[in-house]
Amino acid sequence: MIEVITLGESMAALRGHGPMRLGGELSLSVAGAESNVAIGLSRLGHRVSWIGRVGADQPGELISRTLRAEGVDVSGVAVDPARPTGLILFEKRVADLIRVRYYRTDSAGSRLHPDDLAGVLAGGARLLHVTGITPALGPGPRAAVLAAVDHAKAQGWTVSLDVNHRSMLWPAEAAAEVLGPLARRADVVIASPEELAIVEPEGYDDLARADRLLTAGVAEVVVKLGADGARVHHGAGVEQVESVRVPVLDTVGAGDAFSAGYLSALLDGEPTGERLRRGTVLGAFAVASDGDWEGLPTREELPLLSLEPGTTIR
Ligand SMILES: Nc1ncnc2c1ncn2[C@@H]1O[C@H](COP(=O)(O)OP(=O)(O)O)[C@@H](O)[C@H]1O
Ligand SMILES: O=C(O)C(=O)C[C@H](O)[C@H](O)COP(=O)(O)O
Repeated sequence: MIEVITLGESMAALRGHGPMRLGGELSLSVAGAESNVAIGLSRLGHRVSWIGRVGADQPGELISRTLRAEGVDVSGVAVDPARPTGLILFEKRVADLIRVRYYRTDSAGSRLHPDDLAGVLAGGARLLHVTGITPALGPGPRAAVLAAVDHAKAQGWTVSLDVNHRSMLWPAEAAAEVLGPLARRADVVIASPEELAIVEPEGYDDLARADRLLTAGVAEVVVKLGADGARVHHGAGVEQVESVRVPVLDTVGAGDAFSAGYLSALLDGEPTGERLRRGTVLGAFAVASDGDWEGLPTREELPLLSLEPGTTIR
């Protein structure tokens, strides 16, 4: 039985090293916030379904094949013959500074429609995970997210929202109008401090903003703090954990990895402190390896980062 349903757009991902205008080699993979989370959860043994549209092209095949290979249910993936699969370029300008460009306007993924959800939603789940990227893609994806949340709430599933504001897709004011009300319907809201101010502009600091969301009915407000770790605000107070010290190779994907770790521990019935810890462990795996999701751990690999740096296992 599926535990987690998520929906969004995944793209063919091209990664280069150094300034892209100089040419050189690119590596081809897959990226998309929700499919990154789906892969992270699947590697930890959870049954996850990803819903989205891909084009009738080789990048679309790559997305379906990659997710299937990672054990993610793709029965809700639709092939749209009229539109291409979107593309994302990652330019590693210097070691820890990455520039992202999207080529996703009018892509197949941006044509997601509420009707695409019916089959997978009917199968049931425990948790629906959505992000603030999908509503920015167009009216169809926005309606799909709202319909999925309506369904999840009616069924009593847990709803998590990663605010994931992408300023290249929409300005903060436009995002706030849609994501503010959406956040108030979620059980778990995951955000950076800047994103928290988008969904709750009224408070004067993180604590005040989180309190307003808790009063509105959110159970857990999780604030990601990059290399400083993460914090959760809930009815019983505030907890914070440090990040796991690792050499930084590629910071993109840390937030999605964190979400996967946090939600995995939530699904396991672990308390909030352990949810934070598993989130930071996955975030550390993500920053210490190339790619959005390639370096994420299996459940057996979770303790690996507590070994001495430089350890060889033989
Ligand atoms: N340099 C780092 N070293 C170790 N862990 C990190 C580092 N950067 C991020 N993380 C982990 O990943 C989590 C998410 O990263 P963050 O940068 O806050 O999210 P986002 O990628 O969405 O901006 C952090 O809470 C932290 O646990
Ligand atoms: O789908 C999009 O629009 C994306 O931007 C895909 C990104 O590669 C991931 O969402 C990584 O994001 P972080 O985990 O916050 O670093």
